[in-house]
Amino acid sequence: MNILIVEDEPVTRMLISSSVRNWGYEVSQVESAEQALAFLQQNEEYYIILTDWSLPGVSGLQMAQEIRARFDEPKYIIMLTNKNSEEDLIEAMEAGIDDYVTKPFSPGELRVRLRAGSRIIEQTQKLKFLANYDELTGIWNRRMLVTQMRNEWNRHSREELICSVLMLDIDHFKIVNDTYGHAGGDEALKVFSDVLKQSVRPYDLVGRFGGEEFTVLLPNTSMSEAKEVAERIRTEVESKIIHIKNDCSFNITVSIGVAERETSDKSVQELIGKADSALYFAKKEGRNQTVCWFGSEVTQ
Ligand SMILES: Nc1nc2c(ncn2[C@@H]2O[C@H](COP(=O)(O)OP(=O)(O)OP(=O)(O)O)[C@@H](O)[C@H]2O)c(=O)[nH]1
Repeated sequence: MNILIVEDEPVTRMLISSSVRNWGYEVSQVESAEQALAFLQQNEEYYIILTDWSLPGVSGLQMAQEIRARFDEPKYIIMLTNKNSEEDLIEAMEAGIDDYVTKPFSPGELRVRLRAGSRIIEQTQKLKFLANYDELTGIWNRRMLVTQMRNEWNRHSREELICSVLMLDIDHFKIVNDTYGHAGGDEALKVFSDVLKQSVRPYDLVGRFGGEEFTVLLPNTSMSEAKEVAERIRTEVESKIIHIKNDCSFNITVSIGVAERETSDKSVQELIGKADSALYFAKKEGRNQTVCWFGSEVTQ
C-alpha cells in the first residue's frame, strides 16, 4: 500500500516517513497541499494520505475537501495534528477526513490506524472490482461495458467517427456444461475471454454481456475491418484446446454478429441490437460463423 505524507516541517516529515516505511509501506512525501494534489493527479495508486492540518497556503482541511471533490478513486485521509479539541475533530471529519491522530503521535497508535485504513481501502477496491468486472473472466461486466460503450458512442457521434460492434456467443454452451460439468464450462469461458482480449487492440472495449455472450466495441473500425477481427477471433477460438482435469480436453466454437454504426442510429443499444440480429442469423445458419448486418439485411 502506498502512502503520501503531506508535512511542511522537515524533521517531523522525516520521522513519520521512516516509521511508516519500517512498517512496510511505500512512502512519498510532499511539503504542501498544492504539491499533494498535483502528485495525486499523477499517481492514482496512492490511496492513503497522511497530512498535517496547518500547511503553508492551502490547509490540510481544504486539501481533504479538494481530494473528495476531485478523485473517484478511494482515498483514506488521516489528519496528524496538534489540534486536539472535540470541535477540531468534528470540523476535520466534516471536511472529509477519515481518521485523526494528535501530535506528538504514538507510533503504535499510528501503525494500527494505518492498518485499519489499509483494510478499508482493500475492501473498497474489492467491491469496486466486483461492481465493474466479471469475477470469473476478469473482463468488464455488462454494467461497466455498457457505461464505457455509451461514452465511446457519444465521442463517436460528436466527432462523426465510424465504429463497429461484435456480439459473440459460444455455440451449444449448454452441451459443454452438460458434457464437461460446470467447471469445464467455466474454464471454457476463461479461455474464450483470454482469446478475446489477445485478439483486439488495447483501446477496444471488451466485456461479458451475460452468460456465454460477449461484446466488443471497436473504435474507428469499419464493418469490413471488424469482420476481419471477428474471423480472427472465431478461428482462434476454434483451434484452442481447453484442458480440464483427468487429461480431458475439448474445444468450442463461437458465432459472431457484426454491425457498423450508422448515422441514423440513435444509441449504442440500437447498434448492439443490429449486431445481435446478425448473431441470431449466424446461429440459425449453422453456428461457428460471422454474419454482418447491412441495412435490414445480413450477409456472411
Ligand atoms: N459454466 C457456466 N455456464 C454458464 C455460465 N453462464 C451461463 N451458463 C450456461 O450457458 C448455457 C447457455 O445455454 P443456451 O442459452 O441454451 O445456449 P447454447 O446452449 O449455447 O446454444 P446456442 O447459443 O443456441 O448455440 C446455459 O446452460 C447456462 O447455464 C457460467 O458462468 N458458467
